[in-house]
Amino acid sequence: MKPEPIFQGLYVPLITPFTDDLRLAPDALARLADDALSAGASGLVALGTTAETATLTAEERETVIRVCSAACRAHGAPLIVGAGTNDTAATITALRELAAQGDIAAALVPAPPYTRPGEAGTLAHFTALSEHGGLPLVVYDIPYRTGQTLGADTITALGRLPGVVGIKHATGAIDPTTMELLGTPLPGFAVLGGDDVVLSPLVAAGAHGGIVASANVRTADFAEMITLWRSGSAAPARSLGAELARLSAALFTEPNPTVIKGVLNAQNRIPSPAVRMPLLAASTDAVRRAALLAAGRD
Ligand SMILES: O=C(O)C1=N[C@H](C(=O)O)C[C@H](O)C1
Repeated sequence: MKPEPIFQGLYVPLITPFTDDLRLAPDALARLADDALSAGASGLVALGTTAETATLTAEERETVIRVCSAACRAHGAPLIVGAGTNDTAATITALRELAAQGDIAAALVPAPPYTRPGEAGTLAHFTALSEHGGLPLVVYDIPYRTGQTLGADTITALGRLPGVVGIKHATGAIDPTTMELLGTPLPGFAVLGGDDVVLSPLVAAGAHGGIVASANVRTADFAEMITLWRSGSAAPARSLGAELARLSAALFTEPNPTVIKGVLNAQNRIPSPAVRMPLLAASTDAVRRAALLAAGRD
């Protein structure tokens, strides 16, 4: 039987800072990584959707992993790395390469995007990754990006695979499948919220923590909100959760991570709000509204 879930608390999927001319800014990334862990994050996620991974070169992806890994090592914190495509064999190769680095705690792997292989195909995909990838897996359930929904029975079957240690639950709702998942916890299987605006009620209902892009800003408050719920302090957790949900809603008014980068740039934490196409920089209005909430003002 698997032990307690190894992933609990807040994991920050870091943005990838660029310069105005769209070059990677590794020093700014190193500062963000250190800030997040110093502010109480349990660990980091490199190369999530929030990192604009689709537009990074192989060399840039290596740099991002190296920078995040150094920060995690310095703080004794786990690093989760985003990986996975709609090609099972290629995903196994990518996982083995990550596993060979020796300091990556797990890979965050979406249900195969775009192909829509069905739930049986998705289970077969993760079974193969679990058997041959060589790295613990966090299943990324995000049907609005992948096109593949997963029911409670499939999630339970995934959670029973020996190499699967958790799920990032980002289905856009707290629905009957969510409640089934949280009502019958699997040993050693972490449920981590991935829909920023509903993170607070999800943790209130029993999730172990979250992987939320909004926590690139107000990291300490997101970490505290999770701790408050998990230690049974409902009243302050509810109030902080409502405040952070307003912030998340503002950060997601335009495609992620454009507003977050705008806010971090306004706070002088990254050199530029620039994003790579097909993303376009966030509007001034969206950034202004979110920046006020990021500073703790409505
Ligand atoms: O990169 C991530 O991890 C996240 N990506 C989601 C998305 O952009 O859809 C949002 C979530 O907060 C974390």
